[in-house]
Amino acid sequence: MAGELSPIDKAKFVAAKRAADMVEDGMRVGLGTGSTAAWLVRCLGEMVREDGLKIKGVPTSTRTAELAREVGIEVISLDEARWLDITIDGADEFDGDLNLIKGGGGALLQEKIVATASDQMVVIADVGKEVETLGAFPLPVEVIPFGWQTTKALIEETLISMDVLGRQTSLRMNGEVPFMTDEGNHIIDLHLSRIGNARQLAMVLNQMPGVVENGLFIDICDVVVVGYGDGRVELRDINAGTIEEDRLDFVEEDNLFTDLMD
Ligand SMILES: O=C(CO)[C@H](O)[C@H](O)COP(=O)(O)O
Repeated sequence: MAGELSPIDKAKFVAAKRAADMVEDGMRVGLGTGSTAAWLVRCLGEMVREDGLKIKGVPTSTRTAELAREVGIEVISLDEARWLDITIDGADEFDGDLNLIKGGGGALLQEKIVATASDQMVVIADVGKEVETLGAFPLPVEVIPFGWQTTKALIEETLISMDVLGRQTSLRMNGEVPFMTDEGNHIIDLHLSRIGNARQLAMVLNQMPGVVENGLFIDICDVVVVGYGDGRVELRDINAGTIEEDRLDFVEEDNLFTDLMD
C-alpha cells in the first residue's frame, strides 16, 4: 500500500510528479535513468494514456527505454530527435549552483549527451541529494575497457598532482565481473569526499586517454525539483534565481501512486 513507502520514495515521487507537469503536448523529452527518473516515466506514461499527452521520449538507457515503451510513451533515438525541449533526470548530488554528480546508475554518458542536447535540463531529487560541496558520493568516470588499469593508475596520479582529497578509486563491479555500461565501457568510481574545484576536475578527467566521460555535470542543469517526504516540492531555477514552493498530496489523491503501490 502507499502508506508503506519510505519518506525518500515519497520525496522522489512528488519531485517526479511536479516535473511531469512541465512537459507539454508535442515536446521531445529526454528521459533520465534511476529510481527517481522511473517515477517520472510512469507519471508521463499515465498522462499519455489518460490525458492523451503527445510526446516523443529519448531514453538515456536501455532500462528506461523498456519502461517508457511499457507505459505507452513513444520512444525515438536522439539522432531522430536531434534536439530536445526538455530532459528530466535524477542525480546523486546537487549543490547550490545546480552542479551535479551523476552516474550512480551507470548511465552518465548518455545522460550527459541527452541533457546537453536539450533546451532545459530539469533534475528531480529528494532533499537528501543536496550538498554544500560535491564529492561525498563517489564520482563515476566511464572508461573504455582497453587498458582500464592503466587509465585507473593515471587518474590516481592526476588526483595526487591536483592535491584532491581522498584519492581512492575502484572499478565498479556487477557481482564477479566488471560493470558494463550500455556503451560497453567500465566505470571507475573516485572516492574523493569533497571536490574543491569541480569544473577543473571535470576538464582534466576528460582530457585523459581512455576516459570517455565523467559524472560531473557543470552548468548543464537549469532547474532542480526537490521533493520532501511530507509531499512538499521546491523548484530551484538557476536562470530565474527563484525558489518556488508547492505541495502535492500524493497519498490519497494520486491514482498512479496508489495503483502502483497496491
Ligand atoms: O545518474 C543516475 C544514473 O546514472 C541517476 O540519476 C542517479 O544515480 C540517481 O538515481 P536515483 O534516482 O535512483 O537515486
